[in-house]
Amino acid sequence: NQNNYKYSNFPPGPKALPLIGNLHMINIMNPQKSLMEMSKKYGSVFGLQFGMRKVVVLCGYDTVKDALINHAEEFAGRPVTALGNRTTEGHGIISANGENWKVMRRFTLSTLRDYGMGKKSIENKITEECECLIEKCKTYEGNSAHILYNSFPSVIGWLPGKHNKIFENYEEMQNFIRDTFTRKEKELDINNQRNLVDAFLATQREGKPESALYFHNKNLGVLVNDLFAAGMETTSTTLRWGLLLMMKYPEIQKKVQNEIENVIGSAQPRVEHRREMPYTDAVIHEIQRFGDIVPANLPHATTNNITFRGYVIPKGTIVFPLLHSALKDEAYFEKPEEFYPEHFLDSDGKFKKNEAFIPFSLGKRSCAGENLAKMELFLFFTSLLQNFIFQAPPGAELDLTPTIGITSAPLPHEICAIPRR
Ligand code: HEM
Repeated sequence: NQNNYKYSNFPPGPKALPLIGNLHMINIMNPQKSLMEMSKKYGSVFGLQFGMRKVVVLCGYDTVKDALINHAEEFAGRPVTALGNRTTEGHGIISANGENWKVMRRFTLSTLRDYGMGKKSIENKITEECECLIEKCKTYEGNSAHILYNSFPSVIGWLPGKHNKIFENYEEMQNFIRDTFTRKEKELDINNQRNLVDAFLATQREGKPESALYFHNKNLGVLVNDLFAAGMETTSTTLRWGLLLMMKYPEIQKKVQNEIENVIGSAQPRVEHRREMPYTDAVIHEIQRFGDIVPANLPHATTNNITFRGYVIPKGTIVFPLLHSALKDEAYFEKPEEFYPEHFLDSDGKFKKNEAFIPFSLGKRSCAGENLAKMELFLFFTSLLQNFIFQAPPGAELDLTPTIGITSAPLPHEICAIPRR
């Protein structure tokens, strides 16, 4: 049978049940843990079945890097899913493939560079926004419905329930984006572009063949939605981890504050201060490593039939290059389960890089907002700690258990922010 032939020499894995595959073997409260345990048994490249779909999981920094760097093109796809077909329809950047993805990614990277970097004003904007952002971005509940929908679209699509709310929310967000951002054509001044939407509309008006093919309003709507989705919750969740960890480890907080005092004093924090602040830099890296906020990574898909580490993976297979397995890789980090800023410091207290630090993933699909995110994290974190001492309310328990979802957030905690000046 053709299917058996296609999957001969597929990466090994646990036996799949009819219909549900291996879904029952994933502990929904801690999916990373289930996957890491499977990798102990089946190796760093193993196969699973989610419902009717074959999935490959990549574990450990070496394997993740081998795939995303040495086989970059073959692992650079995104799965075509039933959910995606009804929402983004392959537009935008995050879930796009092929030429549309390439054009949108190129546009996004160059525009973020032009507007995000090298302009003083963005630093002031970031500092202004910091307080509101933390307040507003609370995590969503119930994140596992999409796995079920993508595994059994034909059945679940007919049932009423939470998954239908996803489509309503998506529609509402698209309407909001259209009304707020993309209906700005009248205000557009080609010679005085204010932001990414203006840059998109300007390219649309160039009238080149590419403009009509890719720079249409549907792509703009989904792209803006993608940037919201990818940029807001990630940065705020990382900062929430940061505050929780500073409350948990007051002596580390104090050391950061001493460095802020020595280097910045009461001036406005600037990105250029970072070079002189190895301890703070190490603490922010460790917050991202420990917080491990996109543990399973976003799903990738193979763009061709490939042979990887002796296994055959057919085109279109879903692949999870687990970031969790790199950020907690004991071959690269001395105390993977602990919050230990010394992971990023040498014996002289200088900042020390670690190549397995890949919270933004690697390769052609890696985070398009990495530089912006790093700038935001540094400025938010230092201005908050410059202004406040963060403490748990008396008697409160600080629990470092993460919540479950595509992003892994800290549990809600009450925070006492005591002004320092
Ligand atoms: C702490 C903050 C952030 C973290 C940890 C983070 C992490 C990630 C990760 C893990 C991916 C998936 C990479 C892959 O599939 O291999 C991703 C993709 C992406 N991120 Fe971020 N991100 C952050 C902030 C941002 C910001 C601020 C923006 C933009 C404004 C952004 C834009 C994107 C986009 C557009 C993609 C999709 C790239 C593609 O499919 O080609 N991210 N990010």
